[in-house]
Amino acid sequence: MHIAHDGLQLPTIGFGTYKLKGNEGADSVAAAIDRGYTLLDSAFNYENEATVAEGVRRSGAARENIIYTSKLPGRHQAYDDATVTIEESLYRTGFDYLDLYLIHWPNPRVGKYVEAWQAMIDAKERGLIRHIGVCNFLPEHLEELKKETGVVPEVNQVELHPYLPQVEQLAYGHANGIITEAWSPLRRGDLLQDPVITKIASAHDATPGQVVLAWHTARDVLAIPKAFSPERQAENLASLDLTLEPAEIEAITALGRPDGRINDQDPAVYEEF
Ligand SMILES: NC(=O)C1=CN([C@@H]2O[C@H](COP(=O)(O)OP(=O)(O)OC[C@H]3O[C@@H](n4cnc5c(N)ncnc54)[C@H](OP(=O)(O)O)[C@@H]3O)[C@@H](O)[C@H]2O)C=CC1
Ligand SMILES: O=C(O)C(=O)[C@@H](O)[C@H](O)C(=O)CO
Repeated sequence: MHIAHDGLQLPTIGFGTYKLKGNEGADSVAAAIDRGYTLLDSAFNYENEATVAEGVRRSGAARENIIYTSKLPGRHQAYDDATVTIEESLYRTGFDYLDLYLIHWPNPRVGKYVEAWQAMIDAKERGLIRHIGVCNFLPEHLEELKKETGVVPEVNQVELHPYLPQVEQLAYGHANGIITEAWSPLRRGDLLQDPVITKIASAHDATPGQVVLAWHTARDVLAIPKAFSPERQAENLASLDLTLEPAEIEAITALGRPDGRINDQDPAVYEEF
């Protein structure tokens, strides 16, 4: 479990949904919920907010047991536009409220993330969204939100995996009560052959994916792995049964490299609309 500065409690691990769409996507989301996932990560830009909500309905899970997340795209950060976009996200799901809404990227050169944040604070007041946070915000962007609005995000979702361990960013989150979520926690599968990881997996009779997810959990990071099949969904969830030794955690963290980002998306300069 992860706890934010205001007492928000989120589960240890969540479920990513990027690229899960349509009938198959809804079945995959429903299967994930049946396996035990409760936190679902969607986005306006994934064009699957309705699919993920359909997956919730197909699962038969009680709405109050689900933490449904979506995100505000860069092109809709102006205050009025952000307000309408939050309403649109909500209507796409057919729910009465969304549990968590995040600014998707800061796009600092555009300079509108503070007004987007104010729109989210106000939408929260109206009960449309229950909790608010950001993605890809560097400490300087988070400081700006605090200075301008006095409201600190509950969550910051950033690229984080063994090739990009984000040591300083994670320390900032811990110091400020901001839950750090890891996007692409498995680096989209392309580090699972790394010999450091496969050796640790053999030692524990676990899979490489489980080792990487256990590393996230040990560092108090909320990973949101995406997996289409129920088998992989269960495999990833079972990482919760795996405890790594401190030396193993250190060895995985030491895999970090300056060019570790998947697509060189440095939030200081990268812009996504
Ligand atoms: N805020 C942001 O800017 C961003 C947010 N995100 C969020 O983060 C989520 C997770 O990141 P994502 O980019 O999907 O990448 P992940 O690191 O979660 O990797 C997903 C890939 O790994 C495969 N996979 C899953 N589990 C295993 C396993 N145990 N062994 C081997 N392969 C496995 C999946 O295949 P298969 O599905 O076929 O099983 C898929 O191809 C996204 O779905 C999205 O919700 C992602 C990018 C940016
Ligand atoms: O998946 C997301 O949330 C994104 O922000 C993507 O655009 C991600 O940055 C990506 O897949 C880029 O190739």
